[in-house]
Amino acid sequence: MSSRRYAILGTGALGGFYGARLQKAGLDVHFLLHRDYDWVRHSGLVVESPEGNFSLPQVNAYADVQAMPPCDVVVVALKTTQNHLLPQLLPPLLHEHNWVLVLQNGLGIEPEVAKIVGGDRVMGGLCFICSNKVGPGHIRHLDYSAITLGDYAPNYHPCGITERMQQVKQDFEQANIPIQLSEDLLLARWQKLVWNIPFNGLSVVLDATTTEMMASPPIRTLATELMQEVVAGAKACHKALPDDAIAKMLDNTAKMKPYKTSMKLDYEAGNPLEIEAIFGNPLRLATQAGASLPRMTLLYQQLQFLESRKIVLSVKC
Ligand SMILES: NC(=O)C1=CN([C@@H]2O[C@H](COP(=O)(O)OP(=O)(O)OC[C@H]3O[C@@H](n4cnc5c(N)ncnc54)[C@H](OP(=O)(O)O)[C@@H]3O)[C@@H](O)[C@H]2O)C=CC1
Ligand SMILES: CC(C)(CO)C(=O)C(=O)O
Repeated sequence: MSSRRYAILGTGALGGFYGARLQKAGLDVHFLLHRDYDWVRHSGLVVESPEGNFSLPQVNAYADVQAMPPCDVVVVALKTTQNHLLPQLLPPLLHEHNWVLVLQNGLGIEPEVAKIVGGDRVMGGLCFICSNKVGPGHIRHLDYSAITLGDYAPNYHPCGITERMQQVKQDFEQANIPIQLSEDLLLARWQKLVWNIPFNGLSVVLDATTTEMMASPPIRTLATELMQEVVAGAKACHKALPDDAIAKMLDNTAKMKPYKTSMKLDYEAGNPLEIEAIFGNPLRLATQAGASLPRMTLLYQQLQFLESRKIVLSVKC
């Protein structure tokens, strides 16, 4: 049984699910909450899941990081649109030997976290999970749960498999969360983008679930062409994705229960979209490296328009 203590920054669809599963497996978990603090402090967390529903009537809930105890692993599970808060949220949680695990989608996040906490204590995880926060302290896990874990070094220099990766893997596997270890975090991030860029983006622009998109031959073709551009972008950044990356992602999507991506849920809720982490950063990196990515660029421009119109409409209302 692991004695490592976890802090969860962002007790939502992802942080709420993984944090609750870690606590259920016996680990010491401490949850930072925002609007749900009072509810979770009194009522704990409820998780619906095809892997088994469960509730945690009592959890270590906090509204302020200053009240949290020293934790061995600090999990960043905010939306990347909230990462401007990290310079305030992370420093109070740091002590000599702890690590920060970034469980967010996108590219270019770990370098920003490393500027706050130091370049030798950051890890990243790509979560292939379909989960939604459906109410205060209420997580609805729909499908999948695996995490691809990598260690971070400055400029995303590949780290290989490190001891702390093995330790975090041990903890999550104690909670029956499948963990794959990656020797190259940047490659793993590009591989997740093969999914996120087409499906998160098109789910908003087309107002469609993954099932609806996969059932449409022209959209399946467009998604495939977008995936091919992501592969080309990764290649321009000297990251060669596996030949079966596209086929695997299409197969996973075809098998996925009807799902609204996290970006579509944010759009429907009027929340800011993770456009820069998932589209802007990869596009800038790849085009600077000489890649031409017209479909990704078009989708990025459409999302920027929808985001700006949402802001304009909210001001008018
Ligand atoms: N959902 C999914 O299935 C997947 C998500 N991801 C990625 O995981 C990351 C997290 O996404 P997800 O879990 O869906 O997002 P959610 O919005 O469900 O969770 C984020 C949580 O952060 C909380 N939060 C916001 N501001 C603060 C604050 N100042 N202090 C403390 N907590 C705060 C929110 O609380 P409140 O609601 O009160 O504002 C919310 O509960 C994203 O990068 C996403 O792309 C990756 C794979 C799948
Ligand atoms: C690929 C998917 C749908 C699940 O991991 C995701 O990353 C998201 O919803 O943001």
